[in-house]
Amino acid sequence: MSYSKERHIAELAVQRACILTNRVFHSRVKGTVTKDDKSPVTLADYGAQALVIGAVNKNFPQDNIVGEEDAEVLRQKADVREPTWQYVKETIEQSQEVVGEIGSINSAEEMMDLIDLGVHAGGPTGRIWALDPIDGTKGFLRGGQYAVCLGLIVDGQVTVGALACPNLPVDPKNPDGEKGIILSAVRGQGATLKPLLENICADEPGIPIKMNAPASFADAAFCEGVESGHSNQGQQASIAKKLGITKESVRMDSQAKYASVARGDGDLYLRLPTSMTYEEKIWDHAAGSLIVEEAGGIVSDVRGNPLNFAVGRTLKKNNGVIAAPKNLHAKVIEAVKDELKAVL
Ligand SMILES: Nc1ncnc2c1ncn2[C@@H]1O[C@H](COP(=O)(O)O)[C@@H](OP(=O)(O)O)[C@H]1O
Ligand SMILES: [Mg+2]
Ligand SMILES: [Mg+2]
Ligand SMILES: [Mg+2]
Repeated sequence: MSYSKERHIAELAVQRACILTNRVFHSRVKGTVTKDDKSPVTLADYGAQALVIGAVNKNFPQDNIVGEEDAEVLRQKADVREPTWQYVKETIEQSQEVVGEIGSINSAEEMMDLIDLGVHAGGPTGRIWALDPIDGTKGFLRGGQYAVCLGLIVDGQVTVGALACPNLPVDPKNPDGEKGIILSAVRGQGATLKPLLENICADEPGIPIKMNAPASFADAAFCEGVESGHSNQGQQASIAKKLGITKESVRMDSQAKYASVARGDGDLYLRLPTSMTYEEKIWDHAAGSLIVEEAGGIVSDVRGNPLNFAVGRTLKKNNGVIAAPKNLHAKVIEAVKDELKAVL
């Protein structure tokens, strides 16, 4: 199968969602609510989830969806529901040219029902879309990096991925220039990048991307998260030292790290667990890991095992994530195993 329709719809869906997230980003009121696990969610997360699920459901109504958010707060709190609905409505009005392809939403009720289609349990069979409507919500709130991330898992294997990164520069050599890129991939067909345009129906083909293949760690740069609670930065620094990496790490939120490594603006992504009981979520890794693999890299857990997307909503068979160029991956895993020998 070519999966060209899936890729096209996924690209349009994450692109339209970014119209909404951008608007919320530039507004004062973000409607931040703290979830049970103490993490933040905003009305942009809810709005983006409704828009993306609307697009998936219109085109692939038989498919299952694992989305990060649910509509419980919106059903209870009119002061979150109403502004979310306003943003969703305005975004649809602003993107009439793609409504034929990725659909409309006609009421706040329909918006909440769409959000709640993301409750699937995941698993080893069938077609399952994994959606992170805003990955890096903390980054989004502080004006850092964030991403809208959508992956299609077919019989347990990530097969299609689209990643929209509104705050990454189009040209990494000009970090203060134009911002916003969209990356996508189909397994076996490579990964591409294009600018995230405001005119989302101008469907230009993406440019193929390839990861760097640095000859040695002395030339390599590594990416890690901003949040010290999400990965163990102390151990990451120690591994970098063991490997002979001399460049300072680049810290950024969200799957923008996978995007940066895939496009060659960085070489390694280290995500060492802060606790061996934390289960990474499939929506935090589906799209990004496929894009890195299709750009020529290897993505694994800290033991060097492939990420297993076939066991539910989380990657419960894995701990942490390591993304690296093919020629360096085995050496990184050696250093990681040495660093973590007390817990592995
Ligand atoms: N203890 C933890 N360890 C690893 N990841 C965690 C974590 N707590 C939260 N996260 C995840 O880290 C994601 C952000 O990744 P990063 O730190 O690379 O920016 C969050 O996604 P959301 O922002 O979508 O909730 C959340 O799912
Ligand atoms: Mg979250
Ligand atoms: Mg996330
Ligand atoms: Mg999220």
